[in-house]
Amino acid sequence: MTAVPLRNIRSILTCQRHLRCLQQQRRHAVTVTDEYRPSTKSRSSLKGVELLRNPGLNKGMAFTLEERQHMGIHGLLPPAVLSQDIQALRVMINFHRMNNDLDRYSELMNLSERNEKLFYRVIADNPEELIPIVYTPTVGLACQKYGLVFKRPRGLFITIHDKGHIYDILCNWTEQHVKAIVVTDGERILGLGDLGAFGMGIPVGKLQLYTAIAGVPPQDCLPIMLDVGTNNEEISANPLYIGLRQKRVTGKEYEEFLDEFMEAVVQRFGWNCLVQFEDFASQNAYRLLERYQKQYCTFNDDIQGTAAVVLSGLFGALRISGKKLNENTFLFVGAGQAACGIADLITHAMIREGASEEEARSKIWMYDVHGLIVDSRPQGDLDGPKAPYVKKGKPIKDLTQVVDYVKPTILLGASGVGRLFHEGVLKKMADINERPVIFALSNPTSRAECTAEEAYRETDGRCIFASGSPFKAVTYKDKTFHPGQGNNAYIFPAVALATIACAARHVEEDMFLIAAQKLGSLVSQADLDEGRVYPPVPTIHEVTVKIAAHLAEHLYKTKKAWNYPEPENKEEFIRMQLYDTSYEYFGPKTWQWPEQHSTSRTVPTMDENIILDA
Ligand SMILES: NC(=O)C1=CN([C@@H]2O[C@H](COP(=O)(O)OP(=O)(O)OC[C@H]3O[C@@H](n4cnc5c(N)ncnc54)[C@H](OP(=O)(O)O)[C@@H]3O)[C@@H](O)[C@H]2O)C=CC1
Ligand SMILES: CC(=O)C(=O)O
Ligand SMILES: [Mg+2]
Repeated sequence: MTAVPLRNIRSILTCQRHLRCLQQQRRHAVTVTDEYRPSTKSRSSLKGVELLRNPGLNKGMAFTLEERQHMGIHGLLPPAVLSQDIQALRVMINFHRMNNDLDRYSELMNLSERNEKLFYRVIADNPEELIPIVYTPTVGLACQKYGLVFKRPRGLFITIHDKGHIYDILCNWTEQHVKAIVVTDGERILGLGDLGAFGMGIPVGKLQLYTAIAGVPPQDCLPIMLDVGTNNEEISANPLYIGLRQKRVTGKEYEEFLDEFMEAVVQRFGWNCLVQFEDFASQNAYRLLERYQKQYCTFNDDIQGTAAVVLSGLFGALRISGKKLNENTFLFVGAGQAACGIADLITHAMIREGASEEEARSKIWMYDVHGLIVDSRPQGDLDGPKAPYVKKGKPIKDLTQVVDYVKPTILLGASGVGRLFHEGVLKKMADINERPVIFALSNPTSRAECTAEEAYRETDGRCIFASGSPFKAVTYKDKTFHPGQGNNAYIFPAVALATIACAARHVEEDMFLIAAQKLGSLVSQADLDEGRVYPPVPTIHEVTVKIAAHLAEHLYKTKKAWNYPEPENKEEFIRMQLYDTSYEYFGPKTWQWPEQHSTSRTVPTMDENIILDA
């Protein structure tokens, strides 16, 4: 018997699996998949009640009489025809009638499962109010209560027991043209720790922002939970827990599982399917980034996206303080992936300003669970990403004393521990700085190192403040401050949009510095005068498009874009790809769009009392 080379066996198996996969898709899903695409030219072959059950196509009572007759849904809806404007108004009235944010979250998720366009339309119209529901802080609460909130899967759950079959599972996803995946293993969900499979709320929420903020069509996005178990005993004892009830798998088996996942993504969706790593624990996050960064189209949002958004906020803060980056001393409270990612990008930016690497690193101090990171301290790991920031000096545990010793001009919290910046710390920052810069980056709100109100009050209104989760405006001594939101949501949707639009092969480090600079340039003097070092949240969609266009310029200039021919006007090119929340027309072909169905996003001007009084 002649030996068949291993390579050939692998390729035969792969072909067989691929064939099986295609057959499966043909049997089960191909009609839905094909018709689910957003093109305004496409006409659905789904008819009757199936059309109403498809969230990507359903427009509820907005189907016109002609459409209802043409699509076989006449009589399945009440006779009135409502415009999307009225539907959006109804959603918001109901939203305001609810008593708590968890119910609001559930209601919005239900809407996204009924009528996707309406869901994204209301977020686009009300970003300041709704982003904190689908994203931080409420998404954190939703993850903690995911057993209650969970109604139906909105992505893939791949467990460690699926090792060896990940490709087959990816084939079970009916959409064939996935362009972006957000993946988590649920080990560090915001500052809430290991939530296991309950962490699925995070990839879902991040990808909803891909669409709501960056206009990436929802059918191009796939949330994935890699369930390797959980070490959170409380969660796994919860009768409503949705994941594997076992300890986390680590080591070689974990590594092989992740390797297989990345290979399967490429095999199933192509080499330029973007994979965003989200909320992995620090020890895995860094290692996986280093391992995959050059091989795949991937980035780690907690390390790289966060670094960019914080650097950008610092550019804004420096416009107020009038200092250069390397004229500052930085103290990080929390020395994990977010802090080290930010510190590395600040170092990179200081080197670009002319500092040596040694000089740049010398300005950055870190403080972790064991206290100030110095070489003489008895306990705590000093290796890994913290290593370049270890200082010579005496070990100090008390944070107020640390601030007194280091004398930072900029204090950044990325510890996941609420209220570490207590009165003593904040007052000390105010004692040593005319304009102390204080960023409380931890999420959700309960984990913020201080509130906006505390920061302004304890520094006598002199601090420049930003936070990871949103805080309302604060009035202190007759002046109203509008704290900026230093959240990677200003970066990852733009990076993803540019990468996808340009078909870039990799997400390279320089994209984050460029994105940070562009975001910083979009902060107006009026924003700074109000105390805001980020553009206001209602402008986040426009800001994202501008950053993405700027990144597209860079990708084409550096020959990293593979979408040819090169478009002349990059902003127009980006805008042409954006998801449109206006409804598709399903009537007879000769019919024309009436004027009022314009594709622009307009906020309804109608008085909501008309509906409430009716
Ligand atoms: N605003 C934004 O856009 C983002 C915010 N974040 C937030 O940042 C926080 C941290 O995330 P991440 O870096 O990924 O988490 P990690 O687990 O990687 O890091 C946490 C760090 O905080 C330290 N720490 C824990 N407890 C204390 C304490 N009591 N005092 C001082 N330091 C402490 C840890 O110390 P040790 O190293 O000794 O364990 C570790 O260095 C989270 O709340 C997350 O939500 C993250 C990404 C983006
Ligand atoms: C914002 C974010 O990515 C985090 O808190 O983990
Ligand atoms: Mg995160």
